[in-house]
Amino acid sequence: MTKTVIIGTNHAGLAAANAILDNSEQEVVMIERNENFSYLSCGTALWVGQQIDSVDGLFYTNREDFEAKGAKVRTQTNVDNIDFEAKIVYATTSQGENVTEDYDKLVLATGSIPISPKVPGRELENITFMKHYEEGQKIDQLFEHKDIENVAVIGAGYIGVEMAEAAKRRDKNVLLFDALDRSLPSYYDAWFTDDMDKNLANHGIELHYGELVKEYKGTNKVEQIVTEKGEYEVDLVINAIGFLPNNQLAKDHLELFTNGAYLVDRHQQTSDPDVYAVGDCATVYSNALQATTYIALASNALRTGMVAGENIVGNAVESPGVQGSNGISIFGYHMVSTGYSVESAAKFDLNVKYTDIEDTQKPEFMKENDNVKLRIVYEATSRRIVGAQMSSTTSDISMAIHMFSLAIEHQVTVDELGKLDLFFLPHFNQPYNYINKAALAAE
Ligand SMILES: Cc1cc2nc3c(=O)[nH]c(=O)nc-3n(C[C@H](O)[C@H](O)[C@H](O)COP(=O)(O)OP(=O)(O)OC[C@H]3O[C@@H](n4cnc5c(N)ncnc54)[C@H](O)[C@@H]3O)c2cc1C
Ligand SMILES: NC(=O)C1=CN([C@@H]2O[C@H](COP(=O)(O)OP(=O)(O)OC[C@H]3O[C@@H](n4cnc5c(N)ncnc54)[C@H](O)[C@@H]3O)[C@@H](O)[C@H]2O)C=CC1
Repeated sequence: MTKTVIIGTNHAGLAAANAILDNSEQEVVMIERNENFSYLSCGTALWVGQQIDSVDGLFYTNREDFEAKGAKVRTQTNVDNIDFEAKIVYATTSQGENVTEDYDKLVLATGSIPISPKVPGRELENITFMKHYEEGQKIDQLFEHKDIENVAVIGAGYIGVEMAEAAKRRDKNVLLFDALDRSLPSYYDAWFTDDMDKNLANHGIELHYGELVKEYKGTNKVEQIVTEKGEYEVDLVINAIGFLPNNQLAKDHLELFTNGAYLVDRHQQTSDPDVYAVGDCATVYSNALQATTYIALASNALRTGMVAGENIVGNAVESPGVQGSNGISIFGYHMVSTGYSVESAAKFDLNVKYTDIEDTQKPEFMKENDNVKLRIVYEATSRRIVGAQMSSTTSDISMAIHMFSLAIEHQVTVDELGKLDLFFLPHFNQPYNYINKAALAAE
């Protein structure tokens, strides 16, 4: 019987385990260095910002669920080394016991590691990342302290903006830094982030964009941060300047992508046919780019885990690829995007055009109504859609971005959306939907 060892049991590893256990009688061993698994870090800001009552709901499964399906689960066990020739995994438990597991198939689901700004003073206390549950706990506890008044968040990407909101909701003075000149620069064009930045500033968050941190100062705990533009008193620093794939175990054995992620095909198979890689440690196939790339998202982790698991049990399933669809909701202002923005498309040498619309969600006669902004990004020559961004105070826009995700996957052109059948009911939208209108206006 095939024996699969899965290293890392967060979203990607769990999805792979489920796919194998639900579709076969195969032997599965799951190895995880943490005590808990399935932590939805996506809910951290809601938890520490006290928008939800408890952290408990952020764990969606536990070891017993997998043991009940027949898996052997080893938590608090760190994999130190893999012998890819002999097909043996070497690990150490938190008690210092050495354990080995042989395998027929191996799934690497070791995720990602937050990038550390390489500046002096980074070892001081009260400087943290926000990735694991334990870091969320630490931040939550520090927010309770009255003497933690000034919180600096470094990086105005997804984690940074969400944590800035959470800190503000806990009545802290919040300073948000980014090397670039606006928030969320990887996901949205300035037409959208200008509104988000106004939203953040209106809620009292101090924005320090285009400002690189040069040093953290303090005796034991961090007390100041120094940038090229000034020096600021801080009691807590949250670093959120992006992730790198965690490739420690197999970087010398497997083919890697430019950023170090394990290079996989559309079966999630690496350059070693018995080794699969899933989630944040692996590449994905981008339908917008029509090429392999790297996008760290829980949604990608789940899907890539499923694909690997199904292939291991013998169903030759191909990944449909991804669009990197994502969303953010800050102080009631929602933004969603899929594929590439105009600015990010340029970085990947995609020659694009775009069409914009700003409209109300529903007909003007409706009493409750919201403004909606939409940008559709399409390839200049083929006119296939390669991205869309939307923002509004209504969360109703989220379903529209799913449609754009499908459109990108299936290479729909912008012109095909002009007369697309989108239903009309005043409670939801206008007789001629803003998606149709934007598409018809495309040059
Ligand atoms: C604060 C925050 C908010 C986020 N919000 C969203 C969101 O809203 N939407 C979204 O789609 N994504 C979000 N993400 C990204 C998402 O959490 C990641 O893409 C996702 O966790 C990737 O899952 P993974 O299983 O591939 O890797 P990880 O979650 O990184 O898990 C890897 C696991 O491998 C284990 N491991 C690593 N090395 C070893 C070893 N040598 N031995 C044993 N175990 C090992 C680790 O302990 C870990 O449990 C967020 C991330 C953060 C930090
Ligand atoms: N809602 C969602 O879908 C969420 C997704 N995630 C995912 O988790 C991953 C990690 O998130 P983030 O860490 O927020 O990464 P990110 O890539 O979203 O943002 C990093 C930010 O840091 C900035 N930066 C880089 N180096 C810097 C430096 N030296 N000094 C100051 N700023 C610097 C960048 O300009 C960028 O704005 C991402 O892949 C993200 O998509 C995280 C949270 C929520």
